[in-house]
Amino acid sequence: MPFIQFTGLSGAGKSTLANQVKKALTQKGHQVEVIDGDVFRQTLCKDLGFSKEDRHENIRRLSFVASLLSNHGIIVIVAAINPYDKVREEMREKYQAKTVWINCELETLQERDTKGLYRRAALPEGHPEKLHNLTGIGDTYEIPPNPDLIIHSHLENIEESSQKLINFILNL
Ligand SMILES: Nc1ncnc2c1ncn2[C@@H]1O[C@H](COP(=O)(O)OS(=O)(=O)O)[C@@H](OP(=O)(O)O)[C@H]1O
Ligand SMILES: Nc1ncnc2c1ncn2[C@@H]1O[C@H](COP(=O)(O)OP(=O)(O)O)[C@@H](O)[C@H]1O
Repeated sequence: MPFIQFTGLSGAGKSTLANQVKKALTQKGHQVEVIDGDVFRQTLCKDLGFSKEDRHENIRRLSFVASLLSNHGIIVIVAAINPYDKVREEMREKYQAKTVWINCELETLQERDTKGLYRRAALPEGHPEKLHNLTGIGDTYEIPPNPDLIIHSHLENIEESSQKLINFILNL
């Protein structure tokens, strides 16, 4: 069954779209599981931070779980930032994961700022709430050079983006 790895910055729409797709495909009789980076960081990956090594380890763990589910007939979406191309490629080779880039321009992300992370990243040096290593601002995000699908969430509404994803998944 398909194993889809999303990649994209915080606020790009990974969780929203993964859950929308899950809802729609479940209604059509498919079994779907969403493995959300933000959620797993509170449980299985609680010990991990945001260094390059920890982000790598995070994706390895999420993908291992995803591969088990996928082998048992479940469509799996790993919805994490997944910022490094080498790691995404590793998952493609190991588990045949398809890569979907949830792209969103930075200006829109800063306007959405649903979790307040972009505001915190923009605070002056020395501020106690300053976030230094936010992906795409103070930390690396490697644009996927050859994704299997690109969603431009700043140009589409949720319905349009979800429909593209559903068509993509059902044609895999
Ligand atoms: N420094 C920094 N950089 C990026 N993200 C941060 C950071 N600190 C906390 N958060 C929150 O952690 C969520 C990202 O976790 P992921 O597991 O998806 O990240 S990664 O794939 O291991 O890079 C991310 O969730 P999403 O907003 O859903 O992407 C953030 O809420
Ligand atoms: N086309 C779109 N696809 C996904 N989310 C969108 C889209 N347009 C606007 N949004 C909004 O962007 C935000 C994305 O947040 P979220 O799904 O939590 O992102 P992420 O999981 O990537 O951090 C939501 O508030 C959602 O309503």
